[in-house]
Order: sequence, then C-alpha cells, then structure tokens
Amino acid sequence: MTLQPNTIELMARARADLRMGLGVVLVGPDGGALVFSAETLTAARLAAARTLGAPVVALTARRAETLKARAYDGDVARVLLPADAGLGWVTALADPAGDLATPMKGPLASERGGDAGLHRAAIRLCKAARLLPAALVVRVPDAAGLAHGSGLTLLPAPEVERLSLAASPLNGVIDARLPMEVSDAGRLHVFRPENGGEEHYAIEVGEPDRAAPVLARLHSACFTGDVMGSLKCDCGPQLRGALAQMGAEGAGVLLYLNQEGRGIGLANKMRAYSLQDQGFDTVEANHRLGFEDDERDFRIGAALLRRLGFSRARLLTNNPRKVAMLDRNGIEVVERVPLRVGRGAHNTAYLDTKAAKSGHLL
Ligand SMILES: Nc1nc2c(ncn2[C@@H]2O[C@H](COP(=O)(O)OP(=O)(O)OP(=O)(O)O)[C@@H](O)[C@H]2O)c(=O)[nH]1
Ligand SMILES: [Zn+2]
Repeated sequence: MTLQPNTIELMARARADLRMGLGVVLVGPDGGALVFSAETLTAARLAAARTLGAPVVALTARRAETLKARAYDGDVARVLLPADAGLGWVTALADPAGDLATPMKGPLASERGGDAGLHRAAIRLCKAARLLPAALVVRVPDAAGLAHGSGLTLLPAPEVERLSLAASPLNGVIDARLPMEVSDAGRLHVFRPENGGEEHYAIEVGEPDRAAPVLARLHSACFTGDVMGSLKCDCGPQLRGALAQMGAEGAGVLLYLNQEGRGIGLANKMRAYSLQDQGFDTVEANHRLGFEDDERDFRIGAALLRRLGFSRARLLTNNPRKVAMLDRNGIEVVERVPLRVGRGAHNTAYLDTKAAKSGHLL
C-alpha cells in the first residue's frame, strides 16, 4: 500500500523519535527489542523499560574500551544494567564528560552469547541521529504488539544495518546563480538525499569544462571554523583558500558536505572539544565518545561530482582517504593539490595529530 511508509522512511522517523527521547522497536531473526537513545532517555522511560524486561546498554567497542567493559560482539558491547542503576548511571556510560572527574565504579558486566544485531542497529540509528552512540535496549516478547499498542516506530534490524551502509541516492533540488567574492560566475546547487539525511551543496565557480579534470574540493562542514573563525582547526582558511584558487584559475567546484565534525554532528564535536580541553587529542576524543576517528561517507562527494557531469578531478586536499574514495567511486583524481593554509598556535597539535594518526599529509 503506497500510503504506508517504507523502511527508509521509517528510519528517518526513527531518527527523529530517538532525538525526542521516544523508543523505537527493532525486530530481528530471533526476537525484538525496545530501544532508546541513552542520551535522550528519561527516568520515567527507563522505569517503563524496566517493567518490560532486563535492559542492557549497547555501546560501541570504542566506548567500551574506555570503560573497560568487555565487547563480546566485536564492535559492540552489551553492558548489563545493575538493579539499582538509575538514569545517571546510563548517561555516564554513554557520555564521557565525567569519565575523569567521576569515573564509573566497575567492573562492568557485559552480556555474552546470543545475537547483538538489535544492539548494533540501535547504535547505527543513534549515530545517524547525530546522538551519542549508545542505546538502552530491552528485549520484549511481542515487539510488533508493543509497537502497535504504543504507537512506536517498528523497524527490521537487518534492514537498518543494510540501509545504514548503503549510499543514499541524492536528488538535485534547485540551482541558482551566486555571485561571490572570488568569482561573479558562481552557481550553487542543493542536493537532498532520499533517506531524509542532511542536504549537501555544490558550488560551481566559473564554468568548469566537463571534458577536463576539474579543480575540486570536498569540504566537510565545520561551523566553528567556516563560520566562526575558530583557530582550533584549519577549515576556514581551507574553505576560503580553495575558493580563492578556483577564482584565480577561473573555474572549479566546491562540494560543501554537511558532515559536521567528521560526521558526528556539532553537538558531539563540541563534546570532543570538551574532552580536548581535558587533554585528549582529536582522535582520542572521538574514541572516548564511542566514535571512529572519521565517520564521514566520502561516496557522497563522488556521487555529486558524477551528478554534475565530472569524471576527473584535481583534488584540493591533504587527506589521502579522500583521493582513494573518489578513485574507488568513479572519479579519477589526476592530481592531488595540497591545501596547506591556516596553521597557527592553536591548531598545530591538531594538525600534527591528523598527520600522525589519520594519515594526513603535512
Ligand atoms: N570530531 C571532530 N571533528 C573535527 C575536529 N576538528 C575539526 N573537525 C571536523 O573535521 C572536518 C574537516 O573537514 P575537511 O577539512 O574537509 O577534511 P580533512 O580530513 O581535514 O581533509 P582536507 O582538509 O581535505 O585535507 C570538518 O567536518 C570539521 O568539522 C575535532 O577535533 N573533532
Ligand atoms: Zn574545522
């Protein structure tokens, strides 16, 4: 029935539900569970979850490592909730803000055996919702009945897993002329992914020749650097430097990808900054939060370039992963054009960490 939402649409709804603190029901081959984002969980909903069964907190192996909890499922840990654990306990497991000041009193016990597919899918949804990657999961006997009776979104966990990894098609919404400081002949295109995710933008400078390699930049959103002039990173100078070079050469294309904070969202990036104030570097901070160093999907950049009619690029970047991903996804990078601007007292350690741990070229 065409009026009914499909799984992609239900996933978009589930992301909004989790952000609002609502539960989502997941079903897998061996049963179902009610899941909440640990970050938006309330005491009342935790109490309600306890009436249904014995909840566990699903964490990424990265977060579990910091907490010294065992991740028996490889990438996921299922931490058992002690009988007297309240909301603060769940929050402290998810959020590293208090790790140093008020360390968790372990040892934490993890569930082992059985399948962690529901837990993995719950974490995927939390990440996609740009929340902390931690979920309260309580197995329930009649998942479909619970979803229907409570008006909660019901999703098949294997489909959540599959669709989270798939590239979502992007549709062009509109493009219009945008005269800019670097070039009178600018054009901004807006693209909207079919999965309801963040929109991305492409800015054409001049009239790039589709038959020749285009001077291109894949720029990930950085509100702090691009807009606020933050000195903690090099994003602002890179953005302006790339546009200036395109203006000087007369043509280029800049993709502005809304993957703030290397794909973890601004709230989580600020959590990472707060950890950096405690002495952790940019990579350690992401790991303590439960994320990988880089959660971006660079296939989007390749798809957008192809959509715009480009097949070869001279890529402005210091990040070899961007080059490799474009090459793997149908865009031949004929040249890597270094973009070394904006190094200063506040970001030297950050740039050195990216070079030492993330493979960036200095
Ligand atoms: N999680 C996290 N993200 C950060 C931090 N500092 C900057 N960012 C984000 O890192 C991304 C940097 O994007 P880019 O400049 O396009 O990528 P890059 O990997 O540095 O590669 P090039 O600039 O092309 O060399 C942006 O999304 C920023 O918001 C940080 O300390 N933690
Ligand atoms: Zn930045």
